[in-house]
Parts: sequence; structure tokens; C-alpha cells
Amino acid sequence: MELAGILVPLITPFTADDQVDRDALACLAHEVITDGATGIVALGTTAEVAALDPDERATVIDIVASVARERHVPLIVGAGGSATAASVRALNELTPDISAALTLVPPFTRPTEQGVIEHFRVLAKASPVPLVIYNVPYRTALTLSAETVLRIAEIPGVIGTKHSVGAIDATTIAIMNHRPDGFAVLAGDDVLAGPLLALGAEGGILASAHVRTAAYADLVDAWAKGDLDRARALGHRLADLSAALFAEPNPAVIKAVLHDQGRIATPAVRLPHLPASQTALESASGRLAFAIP
Ligand SMILES: O=C(O)C1=N[C@H](C(=O)O)C[C@H](O)C1
Repeated sequence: MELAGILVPLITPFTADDQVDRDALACLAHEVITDGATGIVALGTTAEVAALDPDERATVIDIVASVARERHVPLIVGAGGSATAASVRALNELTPDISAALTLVPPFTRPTEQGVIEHFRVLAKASPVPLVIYNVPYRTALTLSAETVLRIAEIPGVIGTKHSVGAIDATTIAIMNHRPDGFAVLAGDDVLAGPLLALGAEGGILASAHVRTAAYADLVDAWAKGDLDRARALGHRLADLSAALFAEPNPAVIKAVLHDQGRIATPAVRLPHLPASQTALESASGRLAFAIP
């Protein structure tokens, strides 16, 4: 599978009586694909995966997998957590028609970097599908060196990373400079997507791309083609939009905007998330409309 372009990590829409809104989820998946997403992601952090019970997670995968099959796009599913054995069990529940698993650097447990490498070695060997490593230190409380990421990149079955380290730092530069062929880097920090694409990232897994999906797809395209003026102009406008969408904990503001646009029935998020404030909604909505240069 080629990992490139914009993959949208879908929110989980809820009905007024707090059920997974199946129709709205399927519609959203279709809409983002129609608007230029190259793939979709189920059960990312944006999906409020921690607040879904096992039946709801299965429901989400069923709905999204059926859209991915119908539209012939890759589907990545979030699976795996803090402990290796439980992560293996979660991966083994994925069916081979799923394109890849989005697998977190083990959060909360704070193993050594060698322990993280061994964790991914075991997971990659056991998994029925390839792995995309989700490297997000501000959520996992574990910062990996470039050397560690590059060693994980060499593990057979590991096909890429969602790079969400919160900065374009020396680690980022070293990973982009020394990564092996076939190891895709996907931007996972929405505000930093433009600069990471400028460094050669293949695309992004970006919750902001629920809205202005086509503009995010154009951003990837512009950097890939070396259309620098367009890439920079789009990047600046989309960074502003992303900053507003992430002004409060994700996915509250994105859900508020989608609800405001009439694309989902409620803006509801589950505790411990709180609904977005009116100020955040207005600020994000005010940055939605811009002409693509
Ligand atoms: O669910 C995801 O995948 C994403 N989650 C990130 C987060 O909530 O921190 C943001 C990113 O856009 C994609």
C-alpha cells in the first residue's frame, strides 16, 4: 500500500441519545474521500477511541471499512496500547482487508527506548496488517530519539509513522534525512503539516482535513510538485485554520464546526472532553473561508 496524501482520522459522531451515529459517520467518510482524501483512519485519538466501548469500536470499524471498500481507498485503524501482549491481541482482531494499523508508542508505561523497539518488533511479527507508528510524545509521555525511530523503521512490517512530535526539531530533520526507502512519514501535527511536507513528508493524518479537505489535498499536491508559492500560501492559511480547530482539546472544535455546517446531528463529545466554547467555534468558522491562491 502506498501511504501518501491526506488521510482523515474520522471523528465519531453521536446521536442525541449518545449512540454512534452510523449514517453520519458513513456520510462523513464518503464526503472526505469525494473531496480529495486519499484514505481514512478509524479509531484515532480524534475518534475519542478511549470513550468508545468494544461494541462501538467494532461498529465504527464496520462502517468505515465498508466505505473504504466501496471507494477503493486505504483504511488505517488505531490499535494497540500500553502493554505489548494486549496490543498483540488488539492487532489480531484486525482483518487483513484493513490496510494498516495505527499503533501508538506505548503510552503511560514509560519503557526504555530499547523496550519500545522490542515492543514494535513483537507487534510487527504478530500483526496481520502493516504498522504505522504513532509517535506523539505529548500524549504518550515518551520522547523517542531519531536513532530509535530509524531502528523501528527498519523492522519488517513497519511501513511508516504518524509524526506528531510537536515541533520541526533536530529529531524530525534526522528522521527525514535518514529514513529508509518505503518508510513513509505522515504529518500528525496539524499546524506543522506544511513545514513537514516541505521536508518531504508523503502526506498527513490530519483531523483538520475534515473541513477544507480539498485544500489540504492541494497542499500535499503543491509541495509534491514544487509549486512553492501555492504551497506556502495554502500552508499559511491552513495553519491558521488548524490552530483555531485545536484551540480546545481535539475533537471538540472540529465537531462543533461540522455540526454548525449541518454535517453531523450533534456536536457532542464524551467526558472527559467538554463541548467547544462558542468563542472557539466562531474563531474556527471565521477561518474556514479563504480563496485558494
Ligand atoms: O486521531 C488522529 O489520528 C489525530 N489526532 C491528533 C490529536 O488529536 O492529537 C491530531 C491529528 O490531526 C490526528
